[in-house]
Amino acid sequence: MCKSHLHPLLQRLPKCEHHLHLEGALTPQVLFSLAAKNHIELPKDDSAFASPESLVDRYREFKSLDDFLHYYYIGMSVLLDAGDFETLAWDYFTHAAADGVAHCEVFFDPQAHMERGVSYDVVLSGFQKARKRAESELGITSELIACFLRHLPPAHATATFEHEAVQASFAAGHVIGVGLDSSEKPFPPELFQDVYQKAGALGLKMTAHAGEEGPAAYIKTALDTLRVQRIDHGVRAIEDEALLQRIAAEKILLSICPISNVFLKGVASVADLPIRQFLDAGVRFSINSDDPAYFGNNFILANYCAVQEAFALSAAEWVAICEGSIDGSWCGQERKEELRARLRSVSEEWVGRCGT
Ligand SMILES: Nc1ncnc2[nH]cnc12
Ligand SMILES: [Zn+2]
Repeated sequence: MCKSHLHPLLQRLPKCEHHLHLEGALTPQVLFSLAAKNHIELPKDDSAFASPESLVDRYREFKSLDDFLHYYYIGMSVLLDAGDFETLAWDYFTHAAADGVAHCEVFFDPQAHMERGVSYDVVLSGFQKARKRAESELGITSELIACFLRHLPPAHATATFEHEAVQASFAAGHVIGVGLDSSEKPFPPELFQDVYQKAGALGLKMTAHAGEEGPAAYIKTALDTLRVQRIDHGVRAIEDEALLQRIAAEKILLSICPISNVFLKGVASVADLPIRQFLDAGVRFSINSDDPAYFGNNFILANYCAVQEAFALSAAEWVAICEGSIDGSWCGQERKEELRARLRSVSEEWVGRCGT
């Protein structure tokens, strides 16, 4: 909870979350309980794995994206059966509901599971159960985006994309798009041109992490070479004025993750993010939690609050941010209209009560 007088408004805004890795919602508590259930031995040579509490402490000291990813991939090794994936996703959805998420488009990493012998259908069936339950019990609509791991060879991404079960999930509309994540710096987006060209031909939605640790040039090549419609993070667009103008003009949504950027040492504090410059330049962005279980259990509302503490935005600016995140969502027009109506009603009630 933030100290701002806008906190009740931030809580009530109908939020769209566009940057959330389901595997990043695995809390140390759930990690340890699934490890015990599935008889998975956690690393003995790292004292961080002594207890959930020591793991929480270690997560507070990430030095970089790669340092975090080391723990992220060990963490997901405890996920084995469909029930595990359902538990994980349901845990996220309940936090999201408490924070006022109305619609989310969430990532998962098929290669990281298939590589260790967990079938794509097992992963998907768990997530699908949780998504259906989230819609009926919590009123949260959601979409799935399958990410490719950029630290693995591009041909591996293409082979995964062409896997029968993966293709079937696209055809059925169970997975609506593709993304690109994992270690950024030595792996520029253009390495993955082949798989993105195939995804584009199928009419899938396309996004990619770019400009998190990597340079602004990666954002440009993600747009030009991969032809993505959205950029995940993208905060380093601030280093290239022409690119910033283009992102604004083409209404490219940046899915920014303020607390993640601080935990992974992209910036020293949220106040160092270019939020004010993005607003002034008319850049469309949404505010997201990325891997909340690894970043202090800070879900989306904590990210909204952190931005408010750092930038003291006005109520009108928050409504505009939420409008932009609805417009940049990949749900149908009907759902967008519902979300816009909810936003109007929250905003009118706020203005009626508080004046600004
Ligand atoms: N913030 C992040 N950047 C790149 N890959 C990720 N995988 C999970 N979280 C990620
Ligand atoms: Zn991410």
